[in-house]
Amino acid sequence: MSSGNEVAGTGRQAEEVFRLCGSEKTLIGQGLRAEVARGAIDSLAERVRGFFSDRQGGPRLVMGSLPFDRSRADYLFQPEAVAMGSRSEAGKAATLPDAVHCTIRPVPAPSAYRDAVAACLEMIAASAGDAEPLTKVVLSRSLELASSHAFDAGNLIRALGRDPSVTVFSTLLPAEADAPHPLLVGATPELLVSRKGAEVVSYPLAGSARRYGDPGADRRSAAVLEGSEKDRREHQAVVDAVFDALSPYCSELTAPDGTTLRPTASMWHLGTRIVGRLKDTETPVAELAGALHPTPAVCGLPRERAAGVIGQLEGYDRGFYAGAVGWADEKGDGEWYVSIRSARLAGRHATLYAGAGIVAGSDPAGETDETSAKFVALLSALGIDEHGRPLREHAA
Ligand SMILES: C=C(O[C@@H]1C=C(C(=O)O)C=C[C@H]1O)C(=O)O
Repeated sequence: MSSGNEVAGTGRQAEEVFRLCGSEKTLIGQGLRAEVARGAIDSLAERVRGFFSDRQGGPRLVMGSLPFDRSRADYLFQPEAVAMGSRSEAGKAATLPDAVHCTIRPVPAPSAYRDAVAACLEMIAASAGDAEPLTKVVLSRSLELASSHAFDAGNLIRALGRDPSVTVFSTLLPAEADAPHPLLVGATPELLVSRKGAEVVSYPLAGSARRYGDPGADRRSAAVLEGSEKDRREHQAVVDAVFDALSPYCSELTAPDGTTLRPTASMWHLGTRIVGRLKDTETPVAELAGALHPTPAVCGLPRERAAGVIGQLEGYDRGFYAGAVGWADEKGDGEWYVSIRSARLAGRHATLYAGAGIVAGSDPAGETDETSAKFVALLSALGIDEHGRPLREHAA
């Protein structure tokens, strides 16, 4: 099997092909040097290892994204060059694009999403007596944007970077037919897994509430989330799944701070930072990502059954949304973030995605509102509301 393709004559030598901008550092990939042989997640670690053993030149790391569906092909590449930037630059230069002429089509319509949540709740209830009942399904919906101008990824990245609590990312997606490569751009609060030497970290989130400009309303929203039995249950299912997936690889695995509130600029979340030490430091980050993805934070429980319900009820293809975006180096270190709060940009078209975890006790209208709240980060960085109208602060 070939370990990948040399990318010749694409004119992408100096172009930014990847950016991952966390609180401490920004990793930038410039130019597309070679693509890693594409395949499903089960062979990811082997393909990454093969890539480095077959090729000598270029930076000793690959970057890119994994799709939501474990059986579909990922897209990883080696850049021509790697640069490190700083977060403050990103925030300072923020300018908002002119997105005044933008139409938005919700897919599915919010009413159809509510119906899907109701259907999902019936499936959860009906499975209660099964040997492995369906306990959680994350259902998402999308917004299809058509703008009068091509979407400017650089502007969007800078605007998203104003929220210091998220990791802003941008990565090239595989090219389709004769069209240029689309991009996946987003601002995720959720770490799937990182590995640095023997230390492994995962920071799952589940359980969400909208934030408000009014401090009293904002505090009340957080307090309701912290006190919600439904959200605690939804969160614990994800934490248990992360422990189950990582424990075979780790000699120690703990959640030192327990479950805490994790705010972004627009959302409150319940989060649990999980830290482990590898038994065998030869275990690469790609293998850990393969063991974890997709966690019940973006899929559900049991995993296969929930993925089947998602395919049946969502009615569209998630592609690289709710997958992972990140990098892996030759030593096996790397960082992979859950690719939520994201948009696929292709010229004048963008598709935004947001999902919510459905468990017994979920309310269809409440979950629909939660997805609307999750669109706010991307929409406000684009300067528009959910109907495509310019936000008041940016309107002429
Ligand atoms: C699926 C998304 O978010 C996930 C779902 C959450 C929830 O259901 O509470 C919280 C954080 C994320 O793990 C999304 O933002 O699209």
